[in-house]
Parts: sequence; C-alpha cells; structure tokens
Amino acid sequence: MTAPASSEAPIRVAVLGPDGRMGAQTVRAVEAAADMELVATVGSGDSLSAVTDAKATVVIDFTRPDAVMDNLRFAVDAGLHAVVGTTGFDDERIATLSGWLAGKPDLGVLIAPNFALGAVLAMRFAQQAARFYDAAEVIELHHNRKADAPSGTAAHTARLIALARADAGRGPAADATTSGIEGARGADVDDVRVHSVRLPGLVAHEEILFGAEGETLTIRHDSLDRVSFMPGVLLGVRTVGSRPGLTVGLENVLDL
Ligand SMILES: NC(=O)C1=CN([C@@H]2O[C@H](COP(=O)(O)OP(=O)(O)OC[C@H]3O[C@@H](n4cnc5c(N)ncnc54)[C@H](OP(=O)(O)O)[C@@H]3O)[C@@H](O)[C@H]2O)C=CC1
Ligand SMILES: O=C(O)C1=N[C@H](C(=O)O)C[C@H](O)C1
Repeated sequence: MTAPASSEAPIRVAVLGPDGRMGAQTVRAVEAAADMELVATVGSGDSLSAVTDAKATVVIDFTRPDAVMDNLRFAVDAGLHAVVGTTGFDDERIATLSGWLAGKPDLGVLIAPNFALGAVLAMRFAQQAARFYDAAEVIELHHNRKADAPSGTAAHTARLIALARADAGRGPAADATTSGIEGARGADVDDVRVHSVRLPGLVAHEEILFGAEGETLTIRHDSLDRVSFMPGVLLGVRTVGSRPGLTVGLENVLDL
C-alpha cells in the first residue's frame, strides 16, 4: 500500500472532520504522503465551500453519522470523489447515495467500515468460515468515546456472515434462550448476535466466534493505534478516482 513512484501532480485532498480522533490522524497521513496535497480542512460549523474553493478532487470524511450524508450530497454535486470512514450506512443510505451517483458516471465513492488491513482480513475470514459453522456471534470492543453501537465494522461483519449462511442454505442459528434480561443476547443484525463493549483504554477490536458440535473458532483483530487505519485510507484516496460508482468495503479495493 505504498505510493507508486510518479511524476504526476499530487492528488488534491480535503479532510472533513480534521479535529476529531480520526480526522487529525488523517491530516498527518495526507501531509506525509508524497503523492498528495492537503488543500482544505472542514471542521464542524465550517463551510464546505472551502473544499471547492481549494480545488480539491478527493474528500475524506471522518465526521459523524448525522453529518456524513450532507457532506456526500455536497461532494457528489460538486463532482468530488469521496473516501468515507464515517459509520452509519444502512441499506437506505446506500440506496440514496447510489441514486445520487447514477447521474455522475465518472465519480467514485468508497465507503469503508474499517480501513485497517487486519480488520478487513478478519471480515473476509469470517465470511469464509460462516458456511461451515452452526452458529456465529460478534463481539466488538471500543473506546468509551465512540458515539455509535454496534460498530460499523461489526454490523458489516454480521451482514457478511448472514449472506454466507444464506448462500449455504443455513437459517438463523438455533438458540434455546427463552427468558432473561432484555439485551443480554446483544443486538440482532440480520439474525447474527452482535455484542458491544465500551471501555477507556481500548481503541478498536473485534472478535468473531463460531461454534459447532465439539469445537469453536475465534477470529480476532485489534487496532492498537489509529495509525493502523492510515494505509487503507491512503489507498482509498489513490484508487477512488479510478473506481467509478459506489464501493462498499476496502476488501473490494484490495481484491481479497
Ligand atoms: N472506517 C474506519 O476505519 C474508521 C471509522 N471511524 C468512524 O469515523 C467517525 C469519526 O470517528 P472519530 O474520529 O473517532 O470521532 P470524533 O468525534 O473524534 O471526530 C468527529 C469530528 O467530526 C467533526 N464534525 C461533526 N460534524 C461535522 C461536519 N458536518 N463537518 C465537519 N466536521 C464535523 C466533529 O466536530 P465536533 O466535535 O465539534 O462535533 C469532530 O471533530 C465515526 O463514525 C467512527 O466510527 C473511526 C475509526 C476508523
Ligand atoms: O469509532 C471508532 O473508533 C471506530 N469506528 C469504526 C466502526 O464503527 O467500525 C471502525 C473502527 O472499529 C473504529
């Protein structure tokens, strides 16, 4: 995921959410990339016109689920490619965004629930394992300043597992629970149980557990530092312009 040697002009990048945990890390990564130029940053309350004034060609969004759709509407209308790490993308949002992009055949948008290589691999491994096991559950563990639960990664993982189970002709996993405390079995994402842990000291972690008669399989990934997301973000910036339309998941860019 290193930059190709090139005499081309640097990619003109704008970062939305530069004062946040991910935005600040991203600003540093873009500034350090020889093939990119950071031409604008837009924080909460700033005008998005700074992006077009600075002639950015790619925007990176690490804002909030309640802000990202307005930012994308602006980017698509302005003809800017977008690399999106912000969470909150359900089927309805994906459909809305696809509709906007339908009139812009040259424009690329990449939405990646997780930019860390190991997290992407863990999701792919989970998808491969899912058809072989009677049951699967996901535990995601994050820092306690995270606004949303479950994590976008866990939701994406659960959906991939559900699709693989359906392809293999497997229905929902059997579960004998009939009583107890509400919430004890986690959230239901496409019939896959997802459990969210929030603790200071954590960054971003996920365990995917599979069970069958007499055995379990656990796949675990840990982001110990937000630098783990940066190679994936930069890869997204380098490739989004040559992938017209909507791409959901870095696994498609990595061709996993
Ligand atoms: N895909 C991936 O690999 C990863 C995704 N994420 C996701 O990225 C998002 C951001 O996470 P994180 O950095 O931890 O969150 P933070 O809360 O630290 O940062 C979000 C930043 O966005 C700002 N902001 C809010 N609205 C706007 C707006 N309309 N325009 C510009 N800036 C705005 C906030 O400002 P203010 O505080 O003033 O509102 C804040 O500075 C989350 O959805 C998170 O789940 C996180 C890590 C990795
Ligand atoms: O908020 C975070 O920190 C993270 N958010 C993303 C998610 O919700 O999956 C990616 C990663 O887990 C870190």
